[in-house]
Amino acid sequence: MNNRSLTLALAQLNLWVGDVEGNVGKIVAAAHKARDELKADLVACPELSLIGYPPDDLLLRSGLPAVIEAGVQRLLTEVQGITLIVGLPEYRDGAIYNAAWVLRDGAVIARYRKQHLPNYGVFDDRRHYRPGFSPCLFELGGRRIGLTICEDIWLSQPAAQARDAGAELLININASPYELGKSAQRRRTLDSRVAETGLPILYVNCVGGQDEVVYDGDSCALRADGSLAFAAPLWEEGVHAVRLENGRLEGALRAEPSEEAVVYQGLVRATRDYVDRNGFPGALIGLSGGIDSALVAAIAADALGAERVWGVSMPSRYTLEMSNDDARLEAEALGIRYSTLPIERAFGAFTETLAESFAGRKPDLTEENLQSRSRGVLLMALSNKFGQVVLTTGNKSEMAVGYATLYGDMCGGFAPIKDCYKTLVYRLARYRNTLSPVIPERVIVRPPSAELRPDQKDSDSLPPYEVLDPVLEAYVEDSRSIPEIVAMGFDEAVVRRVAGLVRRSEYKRRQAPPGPKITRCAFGRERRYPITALYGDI
Ligand SMILES: Nc1ncnc2c1ncn2[C@@H]1O[C@H](COP(=O)(O)OP(=O)(O)OC[C@H]2O[C@@H]([n+]3cccc(C(=O)O)c3)[C@H](O)[C@@H]2O)[C@@H](O)[C@H]1O
Ligand SMILES: Nc1ncnc2c1ncn2[C@@H]1O[C@H](COP(=O)(O)OP(=O)(O)OP(=O)(O)O)[C@@H](O)[C@H]1O
Ligand SMILES: NC(=O)CC[C@H](N)C(=O)O
Repeated sequence: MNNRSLTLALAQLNLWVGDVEGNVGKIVAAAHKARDELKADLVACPELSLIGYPPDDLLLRSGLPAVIEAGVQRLLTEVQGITLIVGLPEYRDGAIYNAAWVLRDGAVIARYRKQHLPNYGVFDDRRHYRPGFSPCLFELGGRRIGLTICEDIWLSQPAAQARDAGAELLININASPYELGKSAQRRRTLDSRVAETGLPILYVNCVGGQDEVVYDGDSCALRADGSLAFAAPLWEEGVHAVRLENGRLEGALRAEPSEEAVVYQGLVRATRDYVDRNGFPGALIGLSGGIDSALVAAIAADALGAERVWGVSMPSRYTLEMSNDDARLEAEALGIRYSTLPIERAFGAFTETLAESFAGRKPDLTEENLQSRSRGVLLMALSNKFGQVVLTTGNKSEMAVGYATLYGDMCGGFAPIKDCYKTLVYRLARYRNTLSPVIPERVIVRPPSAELRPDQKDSDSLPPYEVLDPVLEAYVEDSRSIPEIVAMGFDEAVVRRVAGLVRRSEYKRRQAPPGPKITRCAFGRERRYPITALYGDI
């Protein structure tokens, strides 16, 4: 490499799917900031930055190509004096490519088409795009830069291809969703590419919530010797400079937060973006005095500001006074609006109306579900009248085994903790209390209960969460068979029961609201199981 130093800016942007005009505005602002404040030679934006990721079938709208074209024209006009890498869908000869274009002073100087189209997990690239097959190189300050897109860096071939074509440095633009352990996984992947090619790599990712995924950013730069030159703060937008001086990359590193802090901030990010971008004035939460609703209320208050959150206590005859007290204490500690709407009369009206139909039948789960549904009706009425979205409080352990009432506590628009196992819910609650005490200690330590009949505990019908959660992880995330999970040391009867519950509750999950993926296999877009299916130990 020659010796002229370069400043390369990574634009870790929070893009809005479909809002090409707004995204172009953000890209222009990032480019101007990079040029004027960071004195950068180049600014790289995330994968498909013009339209956001994933646009899904928006790509099929007949009006979209013209909107993309107008966006590119605006970038060509408004971004001058800096080289810009932007991601966009490229419509050509009846096909769509997931492309990255390099713009400089009013011209498109290079084009790349993503070669490896992920079609697993949450990704569906092959549904829409045709793959490219050529490397893309462009010159900057006397150096040859190789460009690739997201999944391309997870395989050896595109980086090797760019190196073979003469690249001296690689830039990879991404829309890479968060999951637990993803940052370390990315670093291992980038390490491998650096080791294979001997080239430094700049990696730029987006941030923000997008329905069922949330992007953490985690943009970074690795030197040719594999050392980390730059790591962007997680979950925040920013335009970050990486300097190339004497052939060596230099940038700022971040302090690594704890796993709980990363997940919590991610849930906050996801909740804020969902609520704001769908135009809600705020959020409503049924506050039971239990840990799930307490955590969701804290996330909502941190995401939206306390003044936009409304906690509603809806006691029944089975609700302990302690639970009502705790719900109120949580609301006070968070500073959110708090109301009490007892469900006794609504529940009574339902049971009276049903009395004749139910004559001769003993009370059972039906009446328990009616309590949960009475609460759902009240929360949805408040939502209809005042406009706030109802946040559903179910966690992954419950959603996995169907331990939630359809049209009851499952009702709502967004489910912030739906991909968090109950054991993680406890860790997140403890973490949140280290910032300021908002969840009373006894809410964290007392045994969880749905409070739908006297003295009810979750452990009456479910194995302890310390057992349930690892069994679920093996069954749901790793797709392990029942014999394999038993061989891991779990009780066969427990494993069979849990697997049966997971299988039988598929229909419920299909009707559940969306929420952010944080594990390696989230229910919803990522784990697509048939509802109507007959299968056993597999
Ligand atoms: N395959 C299928 N496709 C479509 N719909 C199907 C279906 N199978 C049942 N259904 C329908 O679903 C109904 C059963 O579902 P649902 O009405 O929800 O009721 P269900 O699942 O029977 O009961 C709710 C469960 O959640 C537990 N729970 C409730 C509330 C809170 C908590 C908590 O601690 O957080 C726990 C409760 O203890 C109980 O185990 C059936 O009556 C039927 O109408
Ligand atoms: N008394 C109540 N007042 C308001 N909301 C309630 C009440 N009871 C239940 N809910 C709502 O229904 C959800 C399911 O609650 P439930 O107590 O059945 O089980 P849970 O999974 O242990 O949740 P949590 O830990 O929040 O209590 C709660 O998170 C809450 O949103
Ligand atoms: N958008 C993509 O191509 C992302 C795929 C990639 N494996 C990731 O999760 O980071």
